Amino acid sequence: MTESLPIALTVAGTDPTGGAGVLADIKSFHSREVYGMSAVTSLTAQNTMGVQDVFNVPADFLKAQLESIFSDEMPHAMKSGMIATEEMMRVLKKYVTKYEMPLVIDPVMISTSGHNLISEDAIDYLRDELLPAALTVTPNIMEAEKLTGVDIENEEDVRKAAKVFIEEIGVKSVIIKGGHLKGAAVDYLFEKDSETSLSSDRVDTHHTHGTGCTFSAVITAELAKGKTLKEAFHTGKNYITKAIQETPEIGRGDGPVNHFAYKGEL
Ligand SMILES: Nc1ncnc2c1ncn2[C@@H]1O[C@H](COP(=O)(O)OP(=O)(O)O)[C@@H](O)[C@H]1O
Ligand SMILES: Cc1ncc(COP(=O)(O)O)c(N)n1
Repeated sequence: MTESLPIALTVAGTDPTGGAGVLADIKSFHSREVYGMSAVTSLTAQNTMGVQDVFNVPADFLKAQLESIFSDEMPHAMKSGMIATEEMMRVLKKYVTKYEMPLVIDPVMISTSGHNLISEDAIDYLRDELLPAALTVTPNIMEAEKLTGVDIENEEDVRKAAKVFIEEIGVKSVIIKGGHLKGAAVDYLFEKDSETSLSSDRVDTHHTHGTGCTFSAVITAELAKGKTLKEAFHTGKNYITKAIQETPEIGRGDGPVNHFAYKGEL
């Protein structure tokens, strides 16, 4: 008999070159020794140079995939990434409110290459209906600005945005990623009564395709193991820092990170 594995589910879009979305999530789960499952929201035709095309899966078919999963085996944690339409978000909401498990929402809006990955009218639904269902939400600076209406240039602004997330939007916690601010790469975890920030030297690279996906997937994997959010945040930060420091130089554009680089305790 083998011991049962923790299971993590990602609900996200695909990137055929494997740097972002579902493939990045599954690689991240796997490298943390967590069994990965996925329900695909959109098929994208993209590579390290940009997004060439997007095909959104019909909402009913997202439902069919989630039904296949939840009628068979319960994941221990789940994350969502690219969810392009309100119809798909409505489907997801039914499952995340029916089944209780840690949910990490990465509110993906625009790819590193600048392509819009969410329809404008889905953003309101995301903010008002989905975010409050999450254990944590992991916006980058631009996504935090869009969701809170706060312009963010420094740490004080990050705090203002976090206050809006927690007091007005009603999220349980938020991790605001500072990858796009100046200076060191600092990420902030705000829970109701505590604030934790983790800093790393900024790596001078443009190979950051899929960093947000990978970071939130590692956090989800750790939550699936029963780790606390603070522990998961620490592992996510250490993992992504190593993964960016040792990028594999794949592709002709802004390349992916290295899912083998981090060797920390499992
Ligand atoms: N150049 C960099 N050097 C070190 N860490 C980085 C760098 N760019 C991003 N990060 C880290 O990668 C993670 C993803 O951050 P960010 O780039 O802000 O999000 P997104 O990929 O969603 O745009 C965060 O932990 C951030 O601190
Ligand atoms: C399917 C999919 N999901 C998410 C992202 C965002 O990732 P990044 O902002 O790191 O390019 C992406 N490019 N593609």
